[in-house]
Amino acid sequence: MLLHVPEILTPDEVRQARNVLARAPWGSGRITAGEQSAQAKNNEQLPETSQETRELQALVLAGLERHPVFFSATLPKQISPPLFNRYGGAANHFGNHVDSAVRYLRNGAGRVRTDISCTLFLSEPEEYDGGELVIENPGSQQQRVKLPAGHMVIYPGTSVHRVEPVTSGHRLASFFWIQSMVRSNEQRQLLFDMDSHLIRLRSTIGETDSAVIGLTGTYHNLLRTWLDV
Ligand SMILES: O=C(O)CCC(=O)C(=O)O
Ligand SMILES: [Fe+2]
Repeated sequence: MLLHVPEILTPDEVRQARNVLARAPWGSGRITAGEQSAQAKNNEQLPETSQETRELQALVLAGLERHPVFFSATLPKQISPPLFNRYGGAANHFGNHVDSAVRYLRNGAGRVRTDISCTLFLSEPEEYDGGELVIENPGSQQQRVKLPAGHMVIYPGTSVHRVEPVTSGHRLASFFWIQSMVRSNEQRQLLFDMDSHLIRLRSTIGETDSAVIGLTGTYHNLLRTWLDV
């Protein structure tokens, strides 16, 4: 499932993040790449442990937590600490790759299986040329994604993807991975569709309609069957 999740951050929060990023200590993006993706990766990144990274992580995680669609779409079990990247100038692209299956958290703090990959855009599309996130889907058309600042795209961790060269300006983003309580993309998609339809039914037919109550029960019973908590 590729999904555009709008307005994770408010315009004010985006401004706040941009102020922090403007004074942050950027370094090579290769530090967190696996062997294959290090060959393909040519961008900049904030060190995982800098004060600025921590400040921005709290902002992003709070945005995810309060978002009405994020939980239903991802059913998160674990979220890897958000990281921050920049493309532009000499470090301006990330060639085709698949993200590593596991992210090891710092200081032996555990592991995250990368079921879902996320990019939260922090630059407006008109601030740079190029820089589309291109996601290849076996058997169907590739998708080219470039979203307003504060908006996020989520896509299966299994996808081959790349970031096209940024030919003018700079592209800032946050990126991270989610281990979902529902490992299968297909099952997670079905659950998200069902929950989205149910939300619409509740607002049209009402919370107390017996079929709405019954279907809500079916949704939770399906969750109980497929969930790994
Ligand atoms: O910058 C992006 O949108 C994606 C970054 C990426 O693919 C990665 O860090 O693995
Ligand atoms: Fe990636």
